[in-house]
Amino acid sequence: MTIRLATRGSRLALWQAEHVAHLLHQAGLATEIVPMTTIGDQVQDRSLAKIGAKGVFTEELEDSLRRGETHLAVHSAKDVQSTIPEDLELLAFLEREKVNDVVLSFNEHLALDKPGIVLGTSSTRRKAQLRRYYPEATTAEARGNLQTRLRKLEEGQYDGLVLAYAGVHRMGYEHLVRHTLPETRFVPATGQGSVAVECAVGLDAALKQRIKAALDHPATHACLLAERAFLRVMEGGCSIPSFALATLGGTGQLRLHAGIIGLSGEEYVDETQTAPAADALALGAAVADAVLGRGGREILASIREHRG
Ligand SMILES: NCc1[nH]cc(CCC(=O)O)c1CC(=O)O
Repeated sequence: MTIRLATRGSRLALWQAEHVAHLLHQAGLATEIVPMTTIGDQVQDRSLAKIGAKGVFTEELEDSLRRGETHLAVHSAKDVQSTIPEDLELLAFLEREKVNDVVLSFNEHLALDKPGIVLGTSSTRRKAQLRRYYPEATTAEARGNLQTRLRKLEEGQYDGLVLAYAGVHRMGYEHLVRHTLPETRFVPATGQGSVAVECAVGLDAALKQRIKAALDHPATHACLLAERAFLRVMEGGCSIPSFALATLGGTGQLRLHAGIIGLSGEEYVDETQTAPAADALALGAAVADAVLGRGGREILASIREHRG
């Protein structure tokens, strides 16, 4: 049997699908990659916050799983909505790579604190974090796939471009990285740097087991469970400037640092808690409750109001 892999058609998405295919081949499974277009790929002139819908990068892939046309959907873990439909499940999370956001530029000496600097990003989280930590910088919209954004950088539409290191690395653009933003301040989005593999609940149980054994990285999985549990309580999607980063220590303790930042970068609530990895879901929920209770609820309300 051939495992059919649903993926978006962008170069980054195809890289991720090919990586999954490679791991499955090593486990003796045959694959076929099935690229498709999502709403998120079609609408490039508006920011994701404005499209608003959940699952803009995942829905078409999920529909193909439901119809049985494909067996697995491969996503950037960051793009997967916090609640998965009941007939589908997240089977595996691939080993996460460096989680940081980075700044790319053709200027080797780009200084982030230089007044008037223009940085490309369409992420509400990155915009707010930049306002907080680099108030002299302004931001400009940067939608589209990584190649499109890089072209805009090359054309001089921005001095620097803020991206997830993971995508930059996968596409081979590391030579343009001028700054690695510290993950303590520029805490990444839930799931950043990992690849999520989704299937229908009804997929053959023995096959599921084989696929999971070939693909899943248990430490990453535990971290992502905690981060995603946080996001579920925050009712976010990628349109809300929340952030969450879990790490797993050698003792099996999960540490979750997560929070929310107001659009102006001024209001900011974060929380760090630890718990055994087996309690990942409770940890995510507890951190979210703490954040909401200490002012996060008001920040969320003002973001929603601002959006209208
Ligand atoms: N929302 C777009 C998106 N989804 C996943 C990645 C990069 C890869 C990753 O974070 O795993 C990106 C681009 C970016 O944020 O720079």
